[in-house]
Formats: sequence, structure tokens, C-alpha cells
Amino acid sequence: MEKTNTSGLARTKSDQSVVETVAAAFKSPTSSEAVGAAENGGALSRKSSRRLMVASPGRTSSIGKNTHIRKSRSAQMKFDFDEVGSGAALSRASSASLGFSFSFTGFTMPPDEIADSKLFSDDDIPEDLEAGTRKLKYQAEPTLPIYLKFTDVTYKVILKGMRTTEEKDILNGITGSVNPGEVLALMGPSGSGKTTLLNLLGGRVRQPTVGGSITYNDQPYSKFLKSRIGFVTQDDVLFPHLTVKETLTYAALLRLPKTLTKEQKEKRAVDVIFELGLERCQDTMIGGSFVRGVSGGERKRVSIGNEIIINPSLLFLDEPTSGLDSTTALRTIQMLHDIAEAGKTVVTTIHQPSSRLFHKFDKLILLGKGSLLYFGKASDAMVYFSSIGCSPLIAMNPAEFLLDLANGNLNDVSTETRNGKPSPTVVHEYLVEAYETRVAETEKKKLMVPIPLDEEVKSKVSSPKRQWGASWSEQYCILFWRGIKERRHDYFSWLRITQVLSTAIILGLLWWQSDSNSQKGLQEQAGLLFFIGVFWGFFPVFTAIFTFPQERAMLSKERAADMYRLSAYFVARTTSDLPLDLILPVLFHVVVYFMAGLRRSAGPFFLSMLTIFLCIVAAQGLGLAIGATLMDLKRATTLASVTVMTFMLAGGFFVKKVPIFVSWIRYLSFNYHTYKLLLKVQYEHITPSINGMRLDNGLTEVCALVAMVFGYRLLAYLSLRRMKLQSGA
Ligand SMILES: Nc1ncnc2c1ncn2[C@@H]1O[C@H](COP(=O)(O)OP(=O)(O)OP(=O)(O)O)[C@@H](O)[C@H]1O
Repeated sequence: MEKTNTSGLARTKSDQSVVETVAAAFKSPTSSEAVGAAENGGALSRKSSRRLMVASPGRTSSIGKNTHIRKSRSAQMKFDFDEVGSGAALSRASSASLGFSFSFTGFTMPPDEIADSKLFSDDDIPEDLEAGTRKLKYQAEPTLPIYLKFTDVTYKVILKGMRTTEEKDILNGITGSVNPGEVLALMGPSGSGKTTLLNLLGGRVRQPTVGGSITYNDQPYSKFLKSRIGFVTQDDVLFPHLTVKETLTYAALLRLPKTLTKEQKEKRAVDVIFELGLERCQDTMIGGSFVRGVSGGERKRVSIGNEIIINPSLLFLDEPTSGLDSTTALRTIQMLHDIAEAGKTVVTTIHQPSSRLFHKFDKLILLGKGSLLYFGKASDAMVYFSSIGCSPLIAMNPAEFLLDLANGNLNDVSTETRNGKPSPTVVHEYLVEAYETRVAETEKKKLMVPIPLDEEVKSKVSSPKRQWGASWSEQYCILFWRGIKERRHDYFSWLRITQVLSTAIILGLLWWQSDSNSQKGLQEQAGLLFFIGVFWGFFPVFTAIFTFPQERAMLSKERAADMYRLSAYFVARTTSDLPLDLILPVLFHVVVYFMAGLRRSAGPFFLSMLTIFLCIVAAQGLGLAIGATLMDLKRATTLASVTVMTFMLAGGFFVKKVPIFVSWIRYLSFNYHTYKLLLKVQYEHITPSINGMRLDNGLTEVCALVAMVFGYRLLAYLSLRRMKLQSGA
């Protein structure tokens, strides 16, 4: 038995000749040409066959192995390097690939039938859609064609440990292209880098650690593209309390161009609902972990609708079929096919497509551990892998076969060979090298050919100008009402009402008709006033810290699509809560004020109310600032509790004489200013000072609280501006 080189993959001169010949065969347009070329290659070198026997060092002939393998029906595929030289692999590849077109296995649906199949379930589709008159009607509207090319794309992350800093390569030189009218599928095992590549192509990751070139109509990424790109993320980022119709209507109002009227935008949302077969659940809430809503498939369709509503030129989707049954998945991919046919460029990652789905893709990228194992026509993939000696022995789903290969999974071969099987690493290296030597250079050369488009069209994508769908004030109004609708359930939560009312009643009972005429009574009432300030300082801070961390994913997604200006979102988000946030304090105040017998006159009543409002709005500002700065609930709650406690202790009730070097803390405390104002309103007619606190005109306290209202919010806004928008690659 010949001793083999265990790496087995270092190329010799004769390997090179086989490599080039088979690469030429792969490039050939017809499989017969490919077969011929491979046969020539086979004549050129036998040496390569021997070298590649590393895959099964114990075997003496491929025929022997074939016989052996055929004995076992469990054998899934054969990693037959030997036959590269003989060309038999390729000729069998043609038949294998025919097998995968399912004329052989007989379980496939004729392509025409798939094309004609309706998008979603029978009941979901309106009659005119069935008749084909309405099918993705607006998707056929003209849009700017975008040709996407990417060459040698690399990406690494820097992993910071306790002491060391490590670089991890996520993508190693990925090259490919996709044109209008085509669907490019990114396939590969979990962790192979599909999502990362999709994020990079979609312009979601712009970091110095990204290498290579990504162009859109031969131009680099520009802000203009944000409004031409639709990006469906793997996780559906939607508001759980909005209905399907509300979700799509708000997306239409915010994202569609200003040239359309409100009615036209709303109609577009209705069209999308019909086109995606969502009309039956249009008034159902989206739902989430705590609220039951639409089904997973419907939610995915809403996510897709959110993006296709803008009629994008370039549509990216991250695993749009995960969690869907095979029929719904097929319909989803059929829809992508239809969208591409209307002149859009579609790129989608896909985990484990059925064979029917696989045949819907025009182009395919197969990734393995961040390296490119194949780029080309999806229909040529099997021929290519056969040409390099990897072909299945039984009819199987091509996608499954390719994923097994990308995983280096040759399990069944290993059981068949006498001396073990090549390790997944060897298989991976072989596939990477095979691709690099046979195909990569040719593909790169092809990408250097300029796109056949007018210069004007080309340069349009390089425009740095953003395109907003609505003016600032319209964005504000839309976001304001969306915020109210999304949180309508929180506002009238019985839990919250009970919490506030029960506290008010307990306070009212404890200080029942308290007496302010004696010094002791005054002291006791002062305690109540201080507690009111603490309660309305504490409560809003801990409600507000959740605001931005909870909406982070949504904000990132919507900002990445340039749906609105951050300032419009910020103002809308912080004001839409206000009216309802001020209802509960009114209830509280009425109960406590009259039960505790505080100063009975309209002026003090309303002034105390106003003081509480100021305190709430200032405290909310602090909560917003902490939440927006840290964007992490655990850290935010910890910091908030320390801050609120410090402010409370420095509030002037517990300790009056503090060392001079920490006395400034009290001026930062909204509790201190609120307490002083409440005391002034209640007792200025009785005494000029109480509990050692001078009751002056109150202007300083009002100014301090107003400064906090705006200052903390400004801090929150600036923190949000800094927030990275990338979606996690
Ligand atoms: N910021 C990061 N820090 C560390 N590792 C990262 C980072 N981003 C990606 N990775 C790693 O890069 C690899 C590729 O991740 P990616 O999410 O692109 O894979 P994928 O092919 O989409 O996987 P799946 O199919 O499971 O979604 C993974 O091993 C992942 O852990």
C-alpha cells in the first residue's frame, strides 16, 4: 500500500494541471463540456488521485470501494478523490445532479407547478391574487437596479480577555456577486458566518476590521442606500402590542417617500397585508413572550412585509424560513423569487432548505468556517462538487449533501473505509483549496468587468443624501401615536393603579387628618411631604430606565433603515408617556391630600401638584439618562438604586448637617428641591423655616428641577447618538 501524505492537499505541478482543467470544465456552460474537460484532466494526472487517497488510505481501487459502499444503504455520499483524475466522478456527477433534479426520485414538484403555487395558504389568498392579477403587484413597480459585488471580504473580531487580546477571523476572503433579478442564497453550517456576511453586505457593519470590497453598482456604500435596502433580521423585531395592520401602516407612513400621500401610504400597507396573505390576522396583536399574538409564520411575514413595503432595490433576509413548515417555507421563497423577478436583488441566508427550496435559488454561496467553499449558480453546485470528487451515492437533498460537506461530515464513508476517514479539518481544507485553485480567480476577474449601467444611475447610489419618508413633525406625530398605542396596555395596568392607590390610602390612613398647628404635628407632616417627594422620585426613575434598553433592538433596526431622525424618536418617546404618567399622580395626590388634611385651599393644592409633576419629570430624565447611557438593565438598575438612595439621604430630612465637602450632593438631589418646595407651599404662611430648612421664594428649587428635566434628557439623547447601530455581527 502506498504511503500517503497525511495533509494530502499540498498541490504539486500535476495537481495544478488537473485543477486548472477541472476548473475550466466547471466554467463551461454545459455539463457535457465539463465532463470532457474533466476527462482530459484525468488523462493528465494520476498522481493527484494517489495524493488525494488520503481520504481513504486503505483502499486500492475506487471500484472496490464503490462495491463496498453500495452494500450499505446507509452510505450517504462518497468523498471520492480518486475519480477526479479519471473523470468518472464528473460523469457520474451529471447523473447525480440529474438525480437531484428529482426526475429520478420522483418526489419533486415540477418547477412550473412550484412557480404557479400560491404564496400562502389557500384561505389566505384573495381571489384576484389567485388569478395572478394582484400577485406582488406593487413589487413590479420600477426601482433602481442594484448590482451587488463583493471581493475578498474579510472580517475579524477582537476578543478581549482578562489579560490577553485575541483576534478571531470570522470571514476569510469571500467573493461573489448578485444581480437584479437573482436570488443569492448563503448556506453553511451554524457558525459558518452567514449572518455576518449578510450584515456586511447590507452595510450593517462598518468597522475597521472589515476587509475587501463591497460595491453597489460599482460604488461604495452610501447613506442613500439605507432607503433602498430592505433587511429582514433573523429575530423578528416588532412591537408586541401593535396589530399587524398598525405595524405595517406605521412602517408605510415612516418609510415611504414624501411624494406619496398619507392615504396612498395606508393603501400600500393594506396591499402588503393582502399580498402576504395576512388579512385574516390583520387586527391581531403581534404578541411576544408575555402576550399571545399571531403565529410564528405570520410574524415572519409581517417582518418581511415591513421591508418589502418600501419596494426595495436590494432585499436581505436572515433565515426567513426558520421555524416555518415546508409548504410555508416554499411559499416564502417563491415570494422572494417573484420579488427578484420584478428586478430586485435578493440575498438570503438559509439553514437547511428542502430540495424544492434549493431549486428556487439562482446563485449559491456555501460557507464553511468563514471560508468560501462554493460560489456560483445553485444549479451547478452538484456538478462542481462531483468534479472535485465529492458526490452522493444515493439520491438526497442537494442542500443536505452540501451542508454535510461543509461540515466535513463523511461519517458513512468512515464506516466503509478500512483505515479511517479524513478528518473534518482535512475535508474543509481540501474544499477551500479546491475552490481557490479552480474557481476563485476566474470569479474575481468576472467581477472586475464594470456594470452595464448609465453613469447617472450608478452615481445615484453614491449620493450621501439621506431620504426621509416624512418631515420631522410628521415623524414626531407618527412615533408619538405609535408609542401611545404600543403602551396603551401598560398605562391602564391594574397592577400599577393598585400599587399607587394602595400607597396613597395607606399614607392617608397613617397621617389621617394630621394637625399642622403644633410643632410636633408640623414635624410629622413634614415627614409625609418628604415621603411624597421620595415616592415620586423613586417610581419614575425605575420605570424610565427600561425605556431605551427595551427598545434598543427596535431602535437599531429602524435607525439602520433611516426610518426617522433620532431627535424625532427621542422627543416622541419621552413625551408620549407624559400625559398618562401624570394621571396616576393626580389620583394619588387627591387621595393623600384630603385624607391627610393638608392645607385646604386651591393654591397650595395645585402648587403641590405642580411640584410633584416637576419631580416626576426630573426623575424620569434621570432614569432615561441612566438607561440610555448603560443600555443594560442590570447595570442600570444598580446605578439607579445607588443614585436614588444617595439623593434620598441627601434630601434634607434624615440629616441636616453634612460635612461641607459633600454638601453639594443635595443640590443634585431632586428629593431635596421637591421637599423644600412642598414645605414652602404648605407652611410659608406659618414659619420662615422648618426643620432647619429656610423657606425662601422657591425660585432656586424650581430652576434646579427644570434644569434637571432638560439636562438629564440631553444626556440621554447624546448617549443614544453614540449608540452603535450595527445589528450584532
Ligand atoms: N462579535 C463577535 N464576537 C465573537 N464572535 C463572533 C462575533 N460575531 C460573530 N462571531 C462568531 O462568528 C461565527 C459566525 O457567526 P454567524 O452568526 O455569522 O454564523 P451563522 O452562520 O449565521 O450561524 P447560524 O446559522 O447559527 O445563525 C460564529 O462562530 C460566531 O460565534
